[in-house]
Amino acid sequence: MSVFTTVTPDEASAWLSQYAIGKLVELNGISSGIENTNYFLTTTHGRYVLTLFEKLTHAELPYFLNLMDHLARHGVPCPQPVANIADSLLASLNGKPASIVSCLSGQSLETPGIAHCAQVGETLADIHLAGKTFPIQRSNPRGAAWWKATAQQVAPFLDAEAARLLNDELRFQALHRLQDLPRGVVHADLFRDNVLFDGERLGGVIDFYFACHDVWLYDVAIAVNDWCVSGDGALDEAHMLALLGAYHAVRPFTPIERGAWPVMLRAAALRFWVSRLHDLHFPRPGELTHAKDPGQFERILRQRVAAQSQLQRVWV
Ligand SMILES: Nc1ncnc2c1ncn2[C@@H]1O[C@H](COP(=O)(O)OP(=O)(O)OP(=O)(O)O)[C@@H](O)[C@H]1O
Ligand SMILES: N[C@@H](CCO)C(=O)O
Repeated sequence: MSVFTTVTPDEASAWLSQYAIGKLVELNGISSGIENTNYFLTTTHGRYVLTLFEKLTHAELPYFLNLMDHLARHGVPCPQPVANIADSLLASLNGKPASIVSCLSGQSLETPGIAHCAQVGETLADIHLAGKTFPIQRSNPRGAAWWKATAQQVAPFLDAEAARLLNDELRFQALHRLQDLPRGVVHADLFRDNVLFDGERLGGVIDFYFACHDVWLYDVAIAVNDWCVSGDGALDEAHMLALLGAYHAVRPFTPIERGAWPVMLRAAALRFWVSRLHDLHFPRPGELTHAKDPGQFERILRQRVAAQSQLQRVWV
């Protein structure tokens, strides 16, 4: 249940006087999501999502809200933050930083098809291109330095085989830091639960709270590792080619990106294996136990290591 901070209809009504979006009609808590408190908020002007941020601070949030504002202005289907009458995208409600964003249509998919993967690839390329003029840069808090430090914390919980895989991959990635790859704004968490589909049409991308400035191809690899896999973590080639092909049609991959593809898939698998291990073994105090299975990304990493040379050949 992801209403960590309760907002009553009376509190929401009073708070809405800071906005020019009409009067409260309905307020419904959203049960999915594990980071923030989210409500569907219906007013006399329309339907919105109200978020109370449980961990991100007033200092951190302008990056994300301004980024969504920037992308939405460029036509990317993502939540459009609503400014209040003081012209701020960020306010406070019940002691938490809070914002209102537009409500997108659709539901997330568990088993996407080829056409869905293509739309994800196209939209990810749109995000990368539209992000080129975003003036703020945020370094990746889950980058290589974080993997290394966090791997040391989680290693004692691993059996010998998994510990060896983790060590080997950290060493491999350290030897393959590809500084010349094109970079810019990345979503950095474009999993299936962060894309809404309205029937067959992509309704929007949500949850930009890991967004940062990093390698674009890494962002593509994160998406492929979640959208284009079968149960054992192996890549579904048709899904992958659909995603890559649609991305490439909007922002063509460079030769150096083609060469870096297998390394990026491994890096993206390592990042989520480590973060899931960390969330499992070091839950934050008071956190609900929603830890996702680290084993899935251990399997994905093993698959990508085994398929390294074959992946070099699979390309759009
Ligand atoms: N702008 C939006 N439009 C429509 N639905 C939204 C929007 N934002 C969030 N939702 C709905 O709320 C749910 C929870 O949102 P979200 O995934 O951002 O949760 P969270 O707790 O903030 O993050 P996390 O995914 O990390 O748990 C989504 O699955 C989606 O159904
Ligand atoms: N998408 C991440 C969760 C953090 O948003 C995962 O599946 O591990």
